Amino acid sequence: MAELCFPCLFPSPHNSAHLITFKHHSHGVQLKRIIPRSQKRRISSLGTPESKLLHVGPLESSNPRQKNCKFIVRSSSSVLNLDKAVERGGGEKCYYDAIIIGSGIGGLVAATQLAVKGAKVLALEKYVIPGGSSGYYERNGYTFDVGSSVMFGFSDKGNLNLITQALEAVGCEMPVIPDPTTVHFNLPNNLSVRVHKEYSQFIAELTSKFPHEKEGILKFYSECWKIFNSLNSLELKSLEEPIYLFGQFFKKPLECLTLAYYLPQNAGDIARKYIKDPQLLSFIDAECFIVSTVNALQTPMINAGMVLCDRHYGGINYPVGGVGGIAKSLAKGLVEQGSEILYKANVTNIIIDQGRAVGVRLSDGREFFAKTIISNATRWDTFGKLLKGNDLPKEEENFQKAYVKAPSFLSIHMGVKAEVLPPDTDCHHFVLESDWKRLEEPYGSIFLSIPTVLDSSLAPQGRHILHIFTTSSIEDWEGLSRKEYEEKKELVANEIISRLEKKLFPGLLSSIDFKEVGTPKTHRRYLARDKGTYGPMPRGTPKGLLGMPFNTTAIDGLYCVGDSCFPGQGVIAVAFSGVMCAHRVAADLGLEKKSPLLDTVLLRTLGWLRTLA
Ligand SMILES: NC(=O)c1ccc[n+]([C@@H]2O[C@H](COP(=O)([O-])OP(=O)(O)OC[C@H]3O[C@@H](n4cnc5c(N)ncnc54)[C@H](O)[C@@H]3O)[C@@H](O)[C@H]2O)c1
Ligand SMILES: CC(C)=CCC/C(C)=C/C=C/C(C)=C/C=C/C(C)=C/C=C/C=C(C)/C=C/C=C(C)/C=C/C=C(\C)CCC=C(C)C
Repeated sequence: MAELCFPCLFPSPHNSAHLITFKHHSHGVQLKRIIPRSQKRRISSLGTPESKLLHVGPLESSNPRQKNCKFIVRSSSSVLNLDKAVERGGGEKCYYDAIIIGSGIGGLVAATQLAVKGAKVLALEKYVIPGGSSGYYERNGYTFDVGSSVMFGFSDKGNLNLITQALEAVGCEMPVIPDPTTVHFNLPNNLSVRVHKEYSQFIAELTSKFPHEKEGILKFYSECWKIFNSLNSLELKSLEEPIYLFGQFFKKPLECLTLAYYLPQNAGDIARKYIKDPQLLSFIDAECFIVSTVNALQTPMINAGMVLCDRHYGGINYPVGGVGGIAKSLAKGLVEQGSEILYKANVTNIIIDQGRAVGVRLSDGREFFAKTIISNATRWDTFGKLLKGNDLPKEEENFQKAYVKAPSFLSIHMGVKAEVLPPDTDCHHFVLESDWKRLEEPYGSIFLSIPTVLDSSLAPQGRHILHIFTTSSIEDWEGLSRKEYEEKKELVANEIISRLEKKLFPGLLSSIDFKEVGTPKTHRRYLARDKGTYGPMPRGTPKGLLGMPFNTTAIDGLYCVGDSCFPGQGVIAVAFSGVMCAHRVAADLGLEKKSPLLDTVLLRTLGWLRTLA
């Protein structure tokens, strides 16, 4: 038996619509109540099936902790696990330790990490399934990954396998299929480079294309390894929590100093120290572009070090059944830890009381309260939409000066006849046909994922999935009539597919069995990301990662998580942001050690460092 008190969630019904039977909590008798249709929706969308509700009605209690509550819901369901809420609730408007807005990987990792530390968490997701850009959808027997299928941090070794660790924390383990080639680059001047999992094989292939730069290649990638090895030796937690940070400096001084040294640097500058060949430098740009949507001169060296080595250390591993399984497992794990996740829960406002974030309001009017609020919406959406009407804090103004929204993507999800792919086709390809200058231009380069090369269960027999995507801005898709929009989608998609047909797979156009095209508007609609942005990118040349904000915000009780937080775009990156956020929030909730004095000193120092970026 569980129960939950609400200050005024269920006011007395005025207009009848539904007859629902509840069991009266004090008399133990069946009670028939007529409640409006809208309230019925509220009750069922709380996550408790109607049949399991035992009572909804006025509270008749002499318990002083419940004196401000007007209504009570009792449920035999364990899904909501409400007992704790009563204990903490009772009119104090504080039912949860943390509310997470959004269930992308960033939000889910923060939620699950907090739940295992003993916090009572409520995750609110606008869409019908968890995962955001790491979600999935099914059509005609195909299971499509919404976004990327290149999974870093998903191996069984080291400290940087944050996806594996996040799943393990809630008792989940997913079988994976190792990808022998992270990506096959098809570049101008017929430069073809396969990034083999085996580091020596990759270096041999790259040096065979640039024999005169062998030394430069080795030196550049060795610097990447220095960073990776330092990162991999640390226990990863919040860099905004001084007891942990100083502890790491004490335990691993060399590694921490190495990271501090590289923190304000970019990959392109380091590459130029060793490499002179312009084509090889463009190759390094392409290496960086696929993980940062900008060239090497704008890509933080720490991020480059992380991804350019993890692919060889732990390797890229694809989850059996598709990427969507990761979010599903985390959401399941969250509930099993006694926390909750609600879908179709569109947060429209963060409620501020005396300068502190205390709750959220949904588009259907429901309100939820917690000691801390964590937003997995982008910083632009959090401060521009969920906090509209409030002044933009100086820190956010600085962030918006230093970072702009990266463009979105045009995505083509296709099912094709298997024969069209030559034997031994790689799973991931990056295509830029003739002109290096087009690397960062909209529709300039093409990303291609064929996850069925690794997991054939994702498509009907005799078929492959092709997920093709290319950068595109929302401005290109606005102001069109429905018909014009559909025609443009068809036209642009066919041009991209024809380019792939010419470069990689003759006969591709005529082998299509299923095709669906998403534009930046689709990304905006389904991922609730302003302009459908892929994430933040630096406005100019950044000082490495120095300017990237962590998880705390200028508003007390409000934290951000996801790709507009340190260290930026990428599933593994947002997973790290989730780990950091959960640690900082747990310290503020009293679930982890904290020192208020050191907190003030460190947070001020970090704020000051950001202004130098
Ligand atoms: N587009 C791609 O190709 C792709 C694919 C996979 C992963 N990624 C990576 O994932 C990163 C993003 O991960 P993330 O965790 O930061 O975010 P995300 O965008 O994946 O997830 C955010 C979630 O929050 C929900 N949400 C947003 N506003 C909401 C609101 N007001 N109320 C309720 N729910 C709301 C969205 O519906 C979404 O599910 C990107 O940087 C990218 O690198 C991208
Ligand atoms: C605090 C201070 C000031 C100082 C101190 C010092 C220290 C200690 C420091 C430390 C640091 C740290 C720990 C850091 C960390 C970092 C990290 C973890 C990072 C990470 C990163 C990652 C990333 C960036 C990733 C990314 C990825 C991506 C984006 C991906 C993508 C993919 C795709 C798109 C796909 C492609 C496809 C095809 C080709 C098809």
